[in-house]
Amino acid sequence: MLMTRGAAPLLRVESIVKRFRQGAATIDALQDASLTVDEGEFVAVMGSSGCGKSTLMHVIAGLTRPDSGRVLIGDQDLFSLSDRRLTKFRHERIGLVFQAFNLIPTLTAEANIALPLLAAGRSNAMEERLNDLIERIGLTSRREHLPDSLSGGEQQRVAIARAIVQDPAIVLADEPTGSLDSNNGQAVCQLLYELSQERRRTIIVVTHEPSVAAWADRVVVMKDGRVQAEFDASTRFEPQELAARYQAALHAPTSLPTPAV
Ligand SMILES: Nc1ncnc2c1ncn2[C@@H]1O[C@H](COP(=O)(O)OP(=O)(O)OP(=O)(O)O)[C@@H](O)[C@H]1O
Repeated sequence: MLMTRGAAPLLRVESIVKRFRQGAATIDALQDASLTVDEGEFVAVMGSSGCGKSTLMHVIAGLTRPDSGRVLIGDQDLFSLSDRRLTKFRHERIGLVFQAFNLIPTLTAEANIALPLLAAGRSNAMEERLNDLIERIGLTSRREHLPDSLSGGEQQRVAIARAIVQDPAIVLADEPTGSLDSNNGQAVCQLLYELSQERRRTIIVVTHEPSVAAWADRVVVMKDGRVQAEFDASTRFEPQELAARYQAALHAPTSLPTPAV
């Protein structure tokens, strides 16, 4: 059952279909996937391997064009934009964080974070924001270090800071804690959580880990390329309780319509 919430939706994913061709075979990665996320909401997307979570994130980010369906961020229909305008929109409004930190090895932590600001020019306000961010992620004493000399957790915090330095409306994080130990993973979750709480940014995190999903307001469960179920998690479940609810949602019969073949 899809939930309706009070706040205005920031993101609307409407009936997305995405097929990939592999030789003679066709893979239905997304089959009528729909999702609505409010401004300031923190959503965790869970589901078995291959159910379409990453493909959905790529579509929401405007990196993969769907075969059909729409993605609206605010009033903007992403795929009605030309490639050039879509890239510009993504840079301005969407922050992306992946499991691989994708930092530039020859640039310091600070320079990596500041990269998205280069196109816009580094104004005084931006300098201030940069300093504030570096302090918030606890890397003030490490700002001049190259990525190689930072721990995995520190590198991921740099990657998150880079994703949010332009203050995007929505942050998409695909397994952001996948390569981190649990302390560093929890620190990354805390950072994303504060962003949703204090700055009303919309956060969508793909994760297999109940201890990560436990930070979310709502858990969305995907199966076979669709949103199978979702449940409210704003009461802050313990990871074990969340895992049990996830399993129950995954195996419950879906109330969503079967897509046309
Ligand atoms: N570029 C591609 N070309 C062909 N098939 C693809 C491509 N990208 C994804 N797929 C297939 O689409 C399906 C969904 O993949 P996706 O990566 O979205 O799943 P996932 O839920 O993120 O999986 P995991 O949890 O293992 O990362 C899978 O069967 C995958 O093999």
